[in-house]
Amino acid sequence: MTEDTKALKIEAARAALANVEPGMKLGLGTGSTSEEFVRLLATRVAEGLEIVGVPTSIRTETLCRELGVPLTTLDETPELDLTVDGADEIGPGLALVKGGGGALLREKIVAAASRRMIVIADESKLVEALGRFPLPIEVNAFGLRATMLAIEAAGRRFGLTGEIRLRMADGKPFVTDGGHHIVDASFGRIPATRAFADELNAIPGVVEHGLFIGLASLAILAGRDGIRTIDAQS
Ligand SMILES: O=C(CO)[C@H](O)[C@H](O)COP(=O)(O)O
Repeated sequence: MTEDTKALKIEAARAALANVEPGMKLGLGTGSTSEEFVRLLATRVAEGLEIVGVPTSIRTETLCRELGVPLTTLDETPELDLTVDGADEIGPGLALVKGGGGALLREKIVAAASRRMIVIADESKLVEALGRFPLPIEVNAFGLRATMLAIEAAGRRFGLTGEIRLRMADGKPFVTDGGHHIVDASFGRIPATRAFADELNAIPGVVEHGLFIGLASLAILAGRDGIRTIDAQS
């Protein structure tokens, strides 16, 4: 990541912080942009802001603990005011691709439990159609090959082809916080996003996928010309 991109992520995170009010219950995303948000939030907490956060990954939880951000769990606090999270792609209607950082399952559960989700990113994440970024799909380890074939067949029914690859880390299949694996599907442009999301959900070995539809209410994008916001309703 260049210094410029990092600076843009910090600007987007700073703009999102303006939406945080005292007493809020927050969902805290995962990834480098979310990390900047957590760092800025921690500074406000140190100054006396009272909030409580639900982290979407062990990585975010660890950072929050290091920085003194008060945490709760979704079991203790099942309804959240606001989730702030990054994305790999932001498409029309604020449909997102997420999961590049491997936290998509918890991210989706937390976003769905929140009244609002603000997605923060540098402007390079904005796309005309989702699919340039390989779609992360979280799968159960049991029957992995069969699930991969079923994903491939689902893609074909939608005219989507391309490599479907098991994500690796240190020479071994990547394991999510939930103990599953991730398959990255390089389908390219995904036109019927909602219908394809439903198709993936119907595959038994698919735990969750990285298409986030109807969850984000606002995008805060930082670019060279400043901050741009996109409302899901617009
Ligand atoms: O979905 C995610 C993690 O599962 C991240 O939000 C996404 O990968 C964006 O990350 P970054 O802010 O580092 O670009």
